[in-house]
Amino acid sequence: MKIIKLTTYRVPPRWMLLKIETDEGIVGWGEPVIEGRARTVEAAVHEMTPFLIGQDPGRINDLWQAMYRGGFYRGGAILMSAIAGIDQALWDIKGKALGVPVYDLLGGRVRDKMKMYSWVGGDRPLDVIAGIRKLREVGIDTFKMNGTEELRMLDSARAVDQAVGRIAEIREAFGNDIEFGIDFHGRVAAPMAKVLLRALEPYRPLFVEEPVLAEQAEYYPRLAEATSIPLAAGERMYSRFEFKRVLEQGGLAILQPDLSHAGGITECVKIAAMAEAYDVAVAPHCPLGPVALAACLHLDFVSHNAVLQEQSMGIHYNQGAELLDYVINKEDFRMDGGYIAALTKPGLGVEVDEERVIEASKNAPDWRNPLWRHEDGSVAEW
Ligand SMILES: O=C(O)[C@H](O)[C@@H](O)[C@@H](O)[C@H](O)CO
Ligand SMILES: [Mg+2]
Repeated sequence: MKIIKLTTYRVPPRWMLLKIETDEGIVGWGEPVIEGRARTVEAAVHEMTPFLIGQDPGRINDLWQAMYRGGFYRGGAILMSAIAGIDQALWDIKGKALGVPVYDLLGGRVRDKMKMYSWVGGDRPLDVIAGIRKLREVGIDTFKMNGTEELRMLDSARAVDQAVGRIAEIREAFGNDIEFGIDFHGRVAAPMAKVLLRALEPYRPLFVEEPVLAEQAEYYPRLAEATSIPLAAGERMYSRFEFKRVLEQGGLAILQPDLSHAGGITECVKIAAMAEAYDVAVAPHCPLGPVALAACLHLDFVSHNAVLQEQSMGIHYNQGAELLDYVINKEDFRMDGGYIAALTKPGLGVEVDEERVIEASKNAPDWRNPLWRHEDGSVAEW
C-alpha cells in the first residue's frame, strides 16, 4: 500500500482535519492542529507531504522517526502537531486495512469504559453552578473550569478570595456528589501559585491543572510539596523528551499530553507508559474535535494509568460547530453515566462526514485566543 495524497481541511470552530489517501482506496483521518495556529500547522503538514507520498502507511514507527528526526530541527508545538495528525491518520489506515480498532493493534483493551469530564464556565469561570446542574442531568459528574480570570504576578487577597469563593459555592451546592479539576491555565505565576493552592485545599479539587506555565516546570515539585492537591499538566509539552524531565523531577500527579500536539498516538502511548513507571496518571488533554478525541480514547483503552478523558462537548470554544458535527457514527460517542465505551469500528472508529467537512472548510475562521491585559495595560496570561 502507498500514500498517494494528503488533504487538509480547516473547519469551524478552530480545528483542522487531515485526510490521507492510499493507492488501495483506504483513507485515514487525523486532526493536526494547534489552536490559534491552524494555518501554521497546515503549512508544516504540507512541508512533510513530499516525503510521505509513495511511502508505505503501515510503517508508522519508521515514518514517525523520519518526520521527527529527518528535519534536523524537531519538537515544539507546530512540528509535533503536524506529526500528531499524520500519525493519527496512519493508525486509522492500518486499523482499517486489518479490520481492527487501533487499541487492538496496541495489545487490546485494559478497561471496558473510560471516565469522561466536561468543561463548565467559559474563559472567565462564570455560571459554573448552572453549567454543572445542566450536565448532571445527563449523568456527567466530573467537571473542569478555569480557576481565575486575569491574575497579576502578585495579586490581592480579594482576587484570591474571588477565585476560592467560586469553588466554595460548588462544594456548597453539590457537596462531594461531583468532582472537579481547576485549570489555572497558566494564568497563575509562581508567586501566587502556592497562595492559591493553599487557599483551595479545603475544597479538595480532584486536581489543579497548569498550576504554573509549562516553562516554569521546575516549580512542580516545590508546589507539590506545598499542597495535597494533585497537580496536572501536559497540554503545552510536545514530546516524551519534555515529559521525561518532568517525570524525573517529580511534582505532577497527572500528565495531560494532547494527542494532537504531542506527536500523536505513537508518541503519547510512550509518554503514558513512562508515566506509569513513575506511578503518574494520564488524563489526555482534548478540547478539540472528534478525531483528536478518538485518538485519545485509543490511548485510554490501552493505558492502565489513564484516569480521565477531556472532551469538548459544550466547551466554550465550540462556536460554529460542536464536537460531533462532522461525525456520521455519533451514537458511538454516546456517554453513559459519565463514561464512554470503546470505539469498536476499524481504525480510529470515526466515520467522518467528508461532505460536511468540505462544506465547512469553505469558511473556516482563523480562530485566535483573546489577548488579555491587566488593569495597568501589561499583557495578562489568557
Ligand atoms: O484544559 C484545556 O482544555 C485547555 O487549557 C484549553 O483551554 C486550551 O488548550 C485551549 O484550547 C487553548 O486554545
Ligand atoms: Mg488546560
